[in-house]
Amino acid sequence: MALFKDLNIEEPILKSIEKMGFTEATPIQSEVIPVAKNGRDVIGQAQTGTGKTVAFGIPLLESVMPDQRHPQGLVLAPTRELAIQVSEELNKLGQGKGITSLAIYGGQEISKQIRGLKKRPQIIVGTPGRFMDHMRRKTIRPEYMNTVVLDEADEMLSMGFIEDIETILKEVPEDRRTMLFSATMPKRLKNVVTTFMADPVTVAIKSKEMTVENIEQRYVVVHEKQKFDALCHMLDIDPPELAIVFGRTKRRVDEVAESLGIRGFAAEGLHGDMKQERRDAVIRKFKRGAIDILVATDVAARGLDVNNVSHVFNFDLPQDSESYVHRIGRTGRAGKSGIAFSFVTPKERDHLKVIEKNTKKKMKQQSMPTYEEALAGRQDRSVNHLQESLRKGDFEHLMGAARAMLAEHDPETLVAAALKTMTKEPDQTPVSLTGESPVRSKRRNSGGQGGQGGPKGQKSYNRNSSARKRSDRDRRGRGGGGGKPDAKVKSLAFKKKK
Ligand SMILES: Nc1ncnc2c1ncn2[C@@H]1O[C@H](COP(=O)(O)OP(=O)(O)OP(=O)(O)O)[C@@H](O)[C@H]1O
Ligand SMILES: [Mg+2]
Repeated sequence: MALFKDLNIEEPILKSIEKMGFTEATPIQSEVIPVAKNGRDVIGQAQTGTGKTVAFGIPLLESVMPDQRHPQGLVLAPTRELAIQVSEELNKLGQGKGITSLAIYGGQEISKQIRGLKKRPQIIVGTPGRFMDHMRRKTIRPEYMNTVVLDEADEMLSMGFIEDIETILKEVPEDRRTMLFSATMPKRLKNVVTTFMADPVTVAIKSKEMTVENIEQRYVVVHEKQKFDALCHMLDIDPPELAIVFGRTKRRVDEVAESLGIRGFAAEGLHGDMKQERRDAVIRKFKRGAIDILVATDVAARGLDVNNVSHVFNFDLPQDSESYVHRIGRTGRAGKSGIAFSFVTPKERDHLKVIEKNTKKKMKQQSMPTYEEALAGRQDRSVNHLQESLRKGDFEHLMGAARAMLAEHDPETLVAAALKTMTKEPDQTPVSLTGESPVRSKRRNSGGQGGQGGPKGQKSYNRNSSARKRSDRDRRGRGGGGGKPDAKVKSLAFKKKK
């Protein structure tokens, strides 16, 4: 267990780390930081929630000269929310050294970003589409950038982003340092990676399973039409502190969020068709606990770090195993524990097996929750509320009424009646959700870490991930693009350093 103070980190950065309340480095941090000292390219892989942001953030900040007020470092991230979050974390880390970072992402007024750039941040964290926009307008000049980080690297190198990444990297000086980080790094991407990194060092924190140990993983076999009632019952039986419910499509997310609202849960949706201001507002509300359920597409699957997410629900199973790993990784972060439930329709059992095989982790089956269990869950909460009220006191003004009631009824009956009054029965208001068709495994080995590396694997990987995600990305409506996915991967023309 390494302490940050023993890792030979520049003093001002160390001060910021202490201010953030960190003393011990996580394994990926204690391994990457010394390796990165010599300026080599790095591929960093470690499970979700284990501090990869700080692991690349420290070397990145060490390579920035605070008195030179042009952008020297670039972090690219797949979603707007993640760009904002990473930029915030880098601002905290860089405070002691006088380094600022700016998030640049689609959906926010470009004039606002130009104003931000006038303050001369040394680090830019961006989504690829908007970053390219700024490059074209020459509002960001990449010529002094010495470090580029691809956060969620495997996602960034997949079909939806690869062309943009290629375009951006061509503009950044060749003698830059490139760092790639993700919790998943499918072997089949290794070929792609080596085309634009120079002799990278791989730091992979070994673990038996792809998923984090302190996330309990369960699945429930349900028919499509039972999913929503199952979800509501589960929320009653074991109320989450904060929960994320993943749905497959934007329509699905809208419908589930709205239906949860109808049943009295504080839920809101998040997906790529929403206006950016709305997306920002929903995330802010979720982070401060004003809503306790976030219903989202895979736009929230990667990188998002929200404290106290105790439950993740896969309302619809994800298409690939990587997505599963990242989705459930929104809980169980920084050593905390969490629980992930996946809904599996009878036709999807095989797909579940593929996910289990790739993640090397068996999920525990749980029976379909019932109305009675949900009611019992609500009653339990009433008991807790009553006990809480007893602890708090301050009910002297009610003692007279209590005595009068006790004179007429026995205490047991009275408490039971009070609990009944306090317990709202599970809401059964009918809601209507459009059915989703079952997910099927399209490829033979749906992409485990040790998956097949050959061209076939690559081809199918790209096809699947692009079809699923393209619509939810920070892309600027460049239409289908045409061309076969594998052809695109092969046509990469990244320049190798040396
Ligand atoms: N050394 C540390 N000690 C305690 N907490 C830490 C430390 N480093 C990072 N954290 C906290 O752990 C949480 C997870 O970190 P981070 O978001 O960087 O994880 P990650 O590895 O990037 O996960 P993901 O794969 O989901 O993106 C954050 O809240 C972060 O502030
Ligand atoms: Mg991360």
